Amino acid sequence: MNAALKASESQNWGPRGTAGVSFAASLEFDSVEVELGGRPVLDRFELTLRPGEIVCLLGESGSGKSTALRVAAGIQPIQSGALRINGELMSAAGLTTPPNRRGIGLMFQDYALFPHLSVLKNVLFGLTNLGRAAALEQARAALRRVGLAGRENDYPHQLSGGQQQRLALARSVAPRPGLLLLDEPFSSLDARLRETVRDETLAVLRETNATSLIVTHDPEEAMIMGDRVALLRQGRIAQIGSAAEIYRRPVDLAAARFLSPLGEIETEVRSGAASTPFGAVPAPGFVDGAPVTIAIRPVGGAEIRVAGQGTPGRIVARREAIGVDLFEVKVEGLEAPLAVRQSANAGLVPGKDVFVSLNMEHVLVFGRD
Ligand SMILES: Nc1ncnc2c1ncn2[C@@H]1O[C@H](COP(=O)(O)OP(=O)(O)OP(=O)(O)O)[C@@H](O)[C@H]1O
Repeated sequence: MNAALKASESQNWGPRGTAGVSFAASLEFDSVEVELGGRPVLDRFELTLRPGEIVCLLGESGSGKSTALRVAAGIQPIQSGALRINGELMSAAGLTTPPNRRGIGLMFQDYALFPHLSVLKNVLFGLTNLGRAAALEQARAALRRVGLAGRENDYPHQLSGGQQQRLALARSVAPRPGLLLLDEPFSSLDARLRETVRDETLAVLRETNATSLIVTHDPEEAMIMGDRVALLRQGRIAQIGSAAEIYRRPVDLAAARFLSPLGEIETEVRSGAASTPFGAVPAPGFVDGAPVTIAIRPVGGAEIRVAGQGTPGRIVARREAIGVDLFEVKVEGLEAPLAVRQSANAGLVPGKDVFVSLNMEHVLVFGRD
């Protein structure tokens, strides 16, 4: 897709504030267990969404994110536990209320549009319990909101990828469901388009007020979209909290590594501080001799300067990005070069001797077994 087309994609969403409003539902996973191929995929899974809340399920491939979403949708039966929507039992052992009786909107990665139905008919499909006139009005309002009003009679294959995403969004919100379930809704879009579509989709979700559960493997996407982010690991929630909470205080080193790359130093604690080539790093709460890993985030964790204070080092590599370069700095006492992301600066070139200082706000300390 060329740049002009991309720019036009970002401009032709409908006016903000015009999406129909839903009565937000609560969603509760109560000790849900799912076994697939003889293996537990959801393991006493617990999660509650308050009405109107947007929660992102984040995790490695295979951690069970899509399975959790499919349970909420009524596509995946459960072996034990309970799933409730607005307090009403929807799934339990031997019970799976079908998707069309759950009051939910669904949006999948591949959009699952009906290829043989026009754009308008794709949206009308979910509105069969309204009268013809009301259904048409609601479908057209949803299409206007996503900027597809002029494409009613086209077919999905005549739309660009971004437009197909918008059609899928219109179709899922048009019936004004109390709960929206979105599985990797942006992963088919290229990077630049994804940002605009994500922001517009978030605006639509906020306007509808529907409770939303979004599956993603992209930490940045989860942090931008979620009121809360739930980090899944092997079918259980390893951590849940606001983006700031899980970023600032990841529950363990694995969680921190998932959220951003890290420079890691293995060391020990002495008198409440861990010694590193950069000096002592405060390690409150650790006993003397405790083995710890100091994790330094490339963004904000360390700063390099050509003059001034800090630990001496040498730039061994620089990769130029847009405005922010990625430096690798060799420091005596460190096994691997330290990665630092910092504003581009003509003086910072490979071979240059520099001074490195840490910013403790972006340095984390984790105990090691
Ligand atoms: N029908 C099935 N039979 C056997 N195993 C399955 C089946 N469906 C999923 N699994 C397994 O369950 C685990 C969780 O799958 P799930 O799709 O929920 O993970 P995910 O976190 O959404 O991953 P991804 O991001 O790759 O989609 C995976 O290990 C997968 O191989």
